[in-house]
Amino acid sequence: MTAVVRVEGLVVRYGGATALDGVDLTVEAGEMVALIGANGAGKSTLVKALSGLVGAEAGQVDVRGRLAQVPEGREVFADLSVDDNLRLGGWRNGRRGRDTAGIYELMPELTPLRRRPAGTLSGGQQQMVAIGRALMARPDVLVVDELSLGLAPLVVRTLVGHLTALHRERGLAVLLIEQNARLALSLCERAYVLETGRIVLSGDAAALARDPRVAAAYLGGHVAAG
Ligand SMILES: Nc1ncnc2c1ncn2[C@@H]1O[C@H](COP(=O)(O)OP(=O)(O)OP(=O)(O)O)[C@@H](O)[C@H]1O
Repeated sequence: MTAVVRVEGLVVRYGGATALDGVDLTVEAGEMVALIGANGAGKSTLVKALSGLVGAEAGQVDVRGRLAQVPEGREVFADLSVDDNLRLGGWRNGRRGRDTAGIYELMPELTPLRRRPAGTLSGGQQQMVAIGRALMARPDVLVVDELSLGLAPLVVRTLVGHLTALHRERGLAVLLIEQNARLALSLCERAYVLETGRIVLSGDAAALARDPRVAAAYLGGHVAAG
């Protein structure tokens, strides 16, 4: 298999504080991988390192192909229409973004909203815009930072449906960064558990969901069924 993301021995420090302390992580082409961890574990720092927003003190970050991000908090442009938000995602080297039709095909819920300012949409709709905007860059790997944060379960289910369709039907690799460990482990094939800057557990997501250490720390003490 070909790794689209390969992180080796990554160390990131903010001044004297070590945020990542020797992290190894890979995402193979077409794979769906979860990164779970509590607040402050270093998840956002890893996302920043993947896009080059923070530098590595040691180790390597190797991204093959195109990486696009669905940022935590969605970060849509509130005053711009849904369609303009999408187009911005396809903007490359000063050239206008490509046609947005494929995005509406994938997420038909956005079609009637295309002229609405994105700031007037619900959280779930904004998350769809953020996913669509990232897809406009035609990525090989999509990094989704906190898909479910602050959203109702039914809305999350719709978003998950779109993501899994992309993964299964188009072979898109996904790195899902989630505080909702139950969701992440049920969706992904493999997972990493990050604690205070270190990967403490990794492997098959279903096996991790049955691991008592994961259950105690991330699943409210309940080992996942199945
Ligand atoms: N700009 C910064 N300057 C100093 N310390 C920082 C900075 N950003 C993050 N940190 C620290 O680095 C560590 C990792 O933070 P990070 O935001 O990557 O964690 P996280 O797992 O993404 O948390 P959250 O889920 O709250 O976003 C934390 O101890 C945090 O306080």
